[in-house]
Amino acid sequence: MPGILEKIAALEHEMAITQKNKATTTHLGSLKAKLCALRRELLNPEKAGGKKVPGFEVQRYGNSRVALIGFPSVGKSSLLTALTGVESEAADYEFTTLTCIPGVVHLNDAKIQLLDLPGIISGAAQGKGRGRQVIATARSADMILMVLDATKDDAQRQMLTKELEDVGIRLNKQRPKISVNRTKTGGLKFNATVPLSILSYEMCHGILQTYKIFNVDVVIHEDASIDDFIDVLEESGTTPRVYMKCIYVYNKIDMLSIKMVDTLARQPFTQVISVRQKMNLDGLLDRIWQELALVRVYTKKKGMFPDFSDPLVMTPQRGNKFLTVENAVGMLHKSLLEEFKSALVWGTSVRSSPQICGKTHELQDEDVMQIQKLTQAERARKSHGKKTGQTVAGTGIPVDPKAARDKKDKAPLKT
Ligand SMILES: Nc1nc2c(ncn2[C@@H]2O[C@H](COP(=O)(O)OP(=O)(O)OP(=O)(O)O)[C@@H](O)[C@H]2O)c(=O)[nH]1
Ligand SMILES: [K+]
Ligand SMILES: [Mg+2]
Repeated sequence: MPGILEKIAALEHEMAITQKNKATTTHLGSLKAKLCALRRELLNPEKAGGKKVPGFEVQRYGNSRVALIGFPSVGKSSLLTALTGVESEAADYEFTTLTCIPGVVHLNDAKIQLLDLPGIISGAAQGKGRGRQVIATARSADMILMVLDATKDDAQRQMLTKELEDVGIRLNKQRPKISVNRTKTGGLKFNATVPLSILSYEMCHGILQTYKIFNVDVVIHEDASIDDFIDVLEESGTTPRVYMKCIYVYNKIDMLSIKMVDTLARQPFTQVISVRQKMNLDGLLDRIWQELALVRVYTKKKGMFPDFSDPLVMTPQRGNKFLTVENAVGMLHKSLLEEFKSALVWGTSVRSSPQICGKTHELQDEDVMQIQKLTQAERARKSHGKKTGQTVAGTGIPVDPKAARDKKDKAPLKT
């Protein structure tokens, strides 16, 4: 019996020799789905018999996690040391780093955990080297810095991207706009809201058979590819797709001509640096900040200055896309939500500062928030479900006219 790796190789070979035309696309779609199933099996540690390797289980710390991924000796450890001050051994031989080394960058009041990892080589996803552990750590990150050697050719970038794609990591890409809803009966219902150039009823039918999904409503909202469709089907599987920001970091530009550096720097999501010459490290930090798009919310107590040293930091990458007042209050303390009446918000998310906001209000970076709690009587009224007159948007709680008249709360924010 051939092993999983042989089966994968055989499928990849079959796909490579199959001519790509209208008649074969459905067949190719099924092959892709099968390939995906094998990779899933390989990555599932219990089935693949994989063991946890010590030195990789690093505790999450700070507001975001950024992983350094790259081939051996591109300068990952040198970069970690330069940005965080944590000594990670750097040397001119490959595989100097064998475990995961964490460091912390303090960036605009937020703490960013940076992870230095062993170099990965082609075939990492299939378990070569420490590839599988490195990639599992990468999956846990909010962002990837793909560190590349600017003096080498660009095949490294494509190979690494493929390695990451093989384990379900999608770089700088949004989740495909496809909805798939299982039904009890009725077979496949297939609809598209835009013209499709690749996907068709037959093709999706074939792929769904591989997944043993027979009764389902599929609606396609963009001109998606076969891979996009499979990505959505894999969502409920063992390796759901993760959509992550990636910055391509070309290191060692001290070895290149200015013209070559300029060409590299013009690519999207790219930063060029030299750790050795300390070139553009600030530019890289700015870019990390920009791409993480963290939202800092400063809290203040009534009549007091806001606490500018310790903001609540919310991470859009971690799923809570809607950075609402409710999320922010929940981060302070879950029990506060019970007592929550409304929030006074100063900043760019409101028309006039301060504004009385309900739980669903979406906050923006550098907003200031002051929580107004329910009084005993209001809590009692809330639990009895009595509603009278004007309510605070999103809460269903009556606006207290006395509080609204409170001059102190309306006073501009002290700066
Ligand atoms: N010219 C030049 N060399 C650099 C630069 N940054 C790092 N190096 C050198 O590149 C070599 C490898 O650096 P490391 O930091 O060990 O690279 P790594 O990616 O961590 O390597 P592994 O842990 O083995 O995967 C060392 O000899 C560094 O001194 C740079 O900006 N320019
Ligand atoms: K090295
Ligand atoms: Mg290293």
